[in-house]
Amino acid sequence: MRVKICGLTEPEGLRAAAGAGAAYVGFVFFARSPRNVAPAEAARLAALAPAGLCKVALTVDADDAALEAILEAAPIDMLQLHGAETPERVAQLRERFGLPVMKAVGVADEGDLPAIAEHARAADQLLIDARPPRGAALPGGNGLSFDWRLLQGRRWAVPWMLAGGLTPENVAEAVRLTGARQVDVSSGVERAPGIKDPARIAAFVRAAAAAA
Ligand SMILES: O=C(O)c1ccccc1NCC(=O)[C@H](O)[C@H](O)COP(=O)(O)O
Repeated sequence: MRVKICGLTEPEGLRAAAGAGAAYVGFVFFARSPRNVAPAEAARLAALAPAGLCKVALTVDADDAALEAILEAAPIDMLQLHGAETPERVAQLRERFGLPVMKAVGVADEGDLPAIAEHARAADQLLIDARPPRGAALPGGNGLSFDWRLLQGRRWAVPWMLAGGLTPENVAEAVRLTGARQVDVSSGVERAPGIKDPARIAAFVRAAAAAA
């Protein structure tokens, strides 16, 4: 089981994720998010990460200049695209920046599933998240889940990660129903928007590992 703790904004959260055994940490570069960090802040946090911890930059329909600014400032290992990026844009960014790309795909019902397979043709990994309802404050990180049974028995050509409304309390059930081998959490391990709770991070990683 590989766990991603997303939306880190301060050293305590980063150290808690690393100490608990997370495989990935995510930094959000999206101005409207309570988890938004500037590239220089991400660089300071990334410097605290032990070797082997994958540092992910989460962006939303970012242009090349914004991505360049992030990658020049911070030692990022993977891009997470959380907007309406097409498979063609994913392929272009992989080529241009030479980093693995994880494409987020939103799921609310069965009609959303074909997009997962389409993105699997271009991305290195998929993040299968809850599709935010119209008018949601953010494209992700809303603490919303979806019907996990939609993923039952399905396989894709690249590794995938389950996200959306996961918590220490429900992650075991989500893993049982979907067969996920990677899980991502943000608001479910926070004590306030943008501020992670070290005890909840540890409980989440423990529960996910025990469910595998
Ligand atoms: O977390 C944010 O603020 C955010 C902002 C804009 C786009 C995506 C965002 N988060 C995406 C994530 O990777 C979250 O970890 C994922 O959606 C799950 O979030 P949660 O339901 O809060 O665990």
